Amino acid sequence: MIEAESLSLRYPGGREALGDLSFRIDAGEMVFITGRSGAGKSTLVKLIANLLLPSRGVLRVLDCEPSRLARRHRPGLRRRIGMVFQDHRLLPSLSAADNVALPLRIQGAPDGEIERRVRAALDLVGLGQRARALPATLSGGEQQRVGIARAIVHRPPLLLADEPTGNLDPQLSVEIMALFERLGAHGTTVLIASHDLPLIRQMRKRVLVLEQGRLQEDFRPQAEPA
Ligand SMILES: Nc1ncnc2c1ncn2[C@@H]1O[C@H](COP(=O)(O)OP(=O)(O)OP(=O)(O)O)[C@@H](O)[C@H]1O
Repeated sequence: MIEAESLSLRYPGGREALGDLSFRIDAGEMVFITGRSGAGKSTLVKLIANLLLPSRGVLRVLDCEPSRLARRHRPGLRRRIGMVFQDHRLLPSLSAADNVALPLRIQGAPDGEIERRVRAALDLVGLGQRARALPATLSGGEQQRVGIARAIVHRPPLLLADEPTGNLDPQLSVEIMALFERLGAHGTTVLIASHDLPLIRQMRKRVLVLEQGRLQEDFRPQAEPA
């Protein structure tokens, strides 16, 4: 699903933000990327999202190698990746349902299918009753859930989230994580960049720890003793 071999990224004029990362993530895994501020978490997410290209090394995402992909095929790969951001980036003049519908409209899906899928995505995040609400009338957590519904409405096999609970209280953060876990159970590969260590520990999933752009640890929590 995702394979990195000696992956490195240097920003133009900057120092190396990621160096020599090698790891593999299988389909259906839920994995956290953590590390201190500046460790390279967002950079890794952007590489996997195909928003940046590696300076060295190899990255394969969904059986494609973005750096070898012709420019015209890049949007096709991006469409197979759902993205959730900390600041959810909803369009303020559109209702929750219309925000969620955007990826399907861009794909040119028929109206009936859009309506059905948008309803299913909003139900999944527990916002079926707020479909007509404008973002400004929703709480921060509800807006974040609309952002998640928008990221999954076109059923991407890969979901990337960059600090998705950064602005949420602990209870809501746990609920959002439970939602990601449910998506994982349906076969979506979920990759979450987060510095919220207590929350990550609680989830008991695989964790990639970055330190100054290097992969310092790659561990899975042990099963609870019987
Ligand atoms: N557009 C850019 N141009 C130059 N350097 C950058 C750019 N974006 C990030 N960097 C540098 O790359 C390194 C990694 O940044 P990145 O944003 O990936 O870290 P992070 O772990 O996500 O940090 P945070 O938790 O603070 O968001 C940092 O040293 C940062 O200053």
